[in-house]
Amino acid sequence: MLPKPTFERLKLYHRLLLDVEEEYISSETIARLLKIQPEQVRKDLSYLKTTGKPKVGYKVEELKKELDELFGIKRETAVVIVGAGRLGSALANYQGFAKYGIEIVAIFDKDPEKIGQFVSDLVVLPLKDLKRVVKRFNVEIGVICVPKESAQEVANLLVACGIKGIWNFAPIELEVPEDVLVVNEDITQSLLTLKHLLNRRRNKS
Ligand SMILES: NC(=O)c1ccc[n+]([C@@H]2O[C@H](COP(=O)([O-])OP(=O)(O)OC[C@H]3O[C@@H](n4cnc5c(N)ncnc54)[C@H](O)[C@@H]3O)[C@@H](O)[C@H]2O)c1
Repeated sequence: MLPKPTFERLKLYHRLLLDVEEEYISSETIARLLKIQPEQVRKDLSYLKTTGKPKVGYKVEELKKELDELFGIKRETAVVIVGAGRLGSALANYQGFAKYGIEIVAIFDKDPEKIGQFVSDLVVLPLKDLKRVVKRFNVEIGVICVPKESAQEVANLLVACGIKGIWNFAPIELEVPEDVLVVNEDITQSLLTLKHLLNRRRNKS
């Protein structure tokens, strides 16, 4: 079992490797680019099967392949978004998910004015189509981009349609059955952390 901090850093290495075109990369280079210690990089990578060559480093393709497998990236994961407002539309327009094997297959809304409109290359669908789409595309993840007052109702609907993973942007704790995983995304909290750290630094100087 990988320690959680190692798992988190492996995600950073994976993201970094997406942009590397050289055949080999050393632990020193990874460490320098991510501003961590080379020993830490070597320790993290020692959990993998890929081994580095002295003075040359790790074969980038091998490392990428192993990390792809670790994160299940080669397996396409179908995702639906519920809520075609500002945030839902921004996520649907983001092209960066594809390289992680994530495909947004549909976006839903309850507003009749939005249904039938295009968001990126997806037509906004009514909620009555959710079950059919989840089944047809074998959708695993639902993204909640509705106001917090509607989020639980939408979560219930996603669960009833067979969704096992929810990425929740609404600022509310959702109640879901045990076999459903929820990851809450709170952008404001991250910004508050940054604000707090800046304040602390200011107060010290
Ligand atoms: N906009 C941001 O940058 C941002 C950042 C962090 C978190 N959030 C959170 O994300 C959520 C969405 O924010 P937004 O700014 O995109 O809101 P928005 O008002 O622009 O869009 C919400 C959409 O949800 C739809 N909707 C409402 N109830 C629904 C239901 N029961 N079923 C289906 N669709 C429904 C609305 O018709 C609307 O299109 C909110 O909970 C908000 O707090 C937003």
